[in-house]
Amino acid sequence: MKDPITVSVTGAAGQIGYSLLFRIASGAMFGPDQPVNLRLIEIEPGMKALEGVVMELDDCAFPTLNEVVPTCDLNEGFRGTNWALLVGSVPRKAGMERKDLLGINGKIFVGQGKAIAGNAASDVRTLVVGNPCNTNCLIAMNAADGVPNDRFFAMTRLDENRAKSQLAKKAGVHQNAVSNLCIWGNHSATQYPDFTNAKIDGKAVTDVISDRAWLEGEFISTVQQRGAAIIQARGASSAASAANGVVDTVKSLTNPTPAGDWTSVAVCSNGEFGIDTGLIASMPIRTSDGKSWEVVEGVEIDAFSRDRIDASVQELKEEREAVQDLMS
Ligand SMILES: NC(=O)c1ccc[n+]([C@@H]2O[C@H](COP(=O)([O-])OP(=O)(O)OC[C@H]3O[C@@H](n4cnc5c(N)ncnc54)[C@H](O)[C@@H]3O)[C@@H](O)[C@H]2O)c1
Repeated sequence: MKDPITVSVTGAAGQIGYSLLFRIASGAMFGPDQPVNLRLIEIEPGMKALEGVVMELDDCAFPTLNEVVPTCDLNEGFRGTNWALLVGSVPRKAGMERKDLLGINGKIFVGQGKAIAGNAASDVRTLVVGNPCNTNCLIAMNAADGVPNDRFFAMTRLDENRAKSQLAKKAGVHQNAVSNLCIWGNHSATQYPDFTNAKIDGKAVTDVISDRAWLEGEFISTVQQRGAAIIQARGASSAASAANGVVDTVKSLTNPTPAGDWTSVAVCSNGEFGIDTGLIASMPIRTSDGKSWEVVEGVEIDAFSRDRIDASVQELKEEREAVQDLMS
């Protein structure tokens, strides 16, 4: 067994937390030889439910679970953390404007960014899941003085997995056959699942799926609207698949990317692909050592893709504008 690493999870008593914690604790995220300390962060009203979740973690007797600390104190919650998984956020309620939601959640992420900067391990990496995740990530990054921007990520992996699964179904192949699927932009209904660069068994998707109208229409809208479709069917938002997206994102950032492939995650733009510097936008990413990462160069963007990427980036710019007062 290696030395334990510390993972902090906010919103730990929520739906995603209920699926995610057991996968982290069981070794699914960091491997069977990597013990983990869990620091579980909730707001006061969530602490009783969290107590029950901690009991269940105890009752699993996981070989890779070293220690569990439930808390509503941010400094305690992020102490020594190597991975901060920011899942908790306030859901949009009836009558609430997007701008109100951005403001309410933004304040939460200022506090969490500061607490990460003040308490986390020097190698901390932060993945924001709580929505609106790109802009929440932007706010946390800005508040986390001294933590490099390249340690902040927002999750679009669930969208990538959804897109791969749709393409595989249409082509009649297993989802393992689909690679090079990039989600561009915002984790919202403007996101662009890029079929123009994706491959099936190493061949261009557009060579395998000849139904261009489906690719440009139903495919994109199904991926963009999948979250809403799940809420309608299940009466609750996607949770197990979102937790799986978190596991996949962290695994992809901590293990070398397979040759020729990439993964989707929203990162701080340095102006790549004409995306405004400083925005947290989803792009194709690779890592060769599971620590540092780079944006994949030379991915071709045709006119169809350009329009869609620009529309999603425009939304990110508007979100940034709406939270300007929260950024130092
Ligand atoms: N990026 C993605 O792909 C993706 C996918 C699915 C869901 N989400 C988002 O993930 C978030 C969590 O979803 P869920 O279904 O688990 O929601 P949930 O409402 O079941 O749980 C959220 C939990 O967060 C807690 N919380 C609220 N504010 C907090 C704070 N300041 N500090 C710590 N904890 C806090 C709540 O008490 C609650 O237990 C939502 O914002 C949802 O929209 C993102």
